[in-house]
Amino acid sequence: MKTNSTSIETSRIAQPIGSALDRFIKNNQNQFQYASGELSQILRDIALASKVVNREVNKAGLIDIMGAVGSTNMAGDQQQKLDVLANIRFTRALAKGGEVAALISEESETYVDLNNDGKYVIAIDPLDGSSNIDVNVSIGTIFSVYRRKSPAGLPIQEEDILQKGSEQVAAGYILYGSSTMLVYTTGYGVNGFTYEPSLGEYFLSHPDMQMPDNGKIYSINEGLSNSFDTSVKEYLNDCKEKAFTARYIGSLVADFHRNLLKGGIYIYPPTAKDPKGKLRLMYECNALAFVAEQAGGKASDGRGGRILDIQPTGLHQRTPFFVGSKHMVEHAERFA
Ligand SMILES: O=P(O)(O)OC[C@H]1O[C@](O)(COP(=O)(O)O)[C@@H](O)[C@@H]1O
Ligand SMILES: [Mg+2]
Ligand SMILES: [Mg+2]
Repeated sequence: MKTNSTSIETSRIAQPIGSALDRFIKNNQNQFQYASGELSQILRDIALASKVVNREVNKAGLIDIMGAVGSTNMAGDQQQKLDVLANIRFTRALAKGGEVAALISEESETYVDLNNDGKYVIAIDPLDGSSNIDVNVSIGTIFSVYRRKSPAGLPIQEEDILQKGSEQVAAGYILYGSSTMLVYTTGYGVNGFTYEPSLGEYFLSHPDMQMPDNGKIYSINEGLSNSFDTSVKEYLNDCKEKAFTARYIGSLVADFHRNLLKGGIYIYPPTAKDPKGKLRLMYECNALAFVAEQAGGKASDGRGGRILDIQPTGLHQRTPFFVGSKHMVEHAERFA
């Protein structure tokens, strides 16, 4: 298995810009240790469900999917109609394929059994950036793919569900922005695909994405700064002394994507409201940490703890999240 390290240069298969996602998946399938087409099918199913969600996101103002449904999820957040709808779309697509044994979702208290014969476990944030749905600001979907540890056919075990991020075999996100993009890794670098609605297909637009080692953008909700640790406050002062640019969309996927392209750091530190940070390890941080590392960036808890090495103990556990350009994350950690 290719670990989450940089010894992958030799195995990247160059693909011309404009390659259709389907072809790209097929051409790269043999890189994967368990190459039998199942992981490829899972990536296709995620892409398919994202096209349906994209269609609904694009006309959100016209159809009755704005606003809350009146229930709350595990995080105590008001569930938005689009949260629930996206959760249904991805669950259905992944259940139909047959490759997925269980699904962990932000919108479900416990994991959902899909197919006992499935060899994979998926963790998903069906709709990220829910507070931005009704105001037409970029939102996303985040996903992680794991191979189950217990033999297929048996009921799913805890060891299949609570896996470290370093065990991911694939991860990525969909960004529903001015254009819709799918960005993912299978441990062989990061590639980005742009959706062409009139053809109903994703095409390779950002091959072999590399996160700049350094940047001048910091993303953090400064409105909460009164309850930040001194170390975070000092790091922010350092950014301001250097006249860095503050950018915060409030959708993790969108803030992460900008920093992936331009260089920068996104921080969600411990706060009075969320002493362990707000973001969830299993379906937000692990996936973006894998993508960041595969693109040459870094992801930690702000104190030198690698996100991908955290052993999960709960489906909805939170962690402080410092992710972005390698030198910026390392510099932020020095203040801790
Ligand atoms: O409003 P805050 O506290 O800054 O939090 C914003 C963060 O919360 C999130 O919206 C949490 O994700 P969900 O929308 O999936 O719950 C992130 O996308 C975003 O970065
Ligand atoms: Mg989220
Ligand atoms: Mg969400």
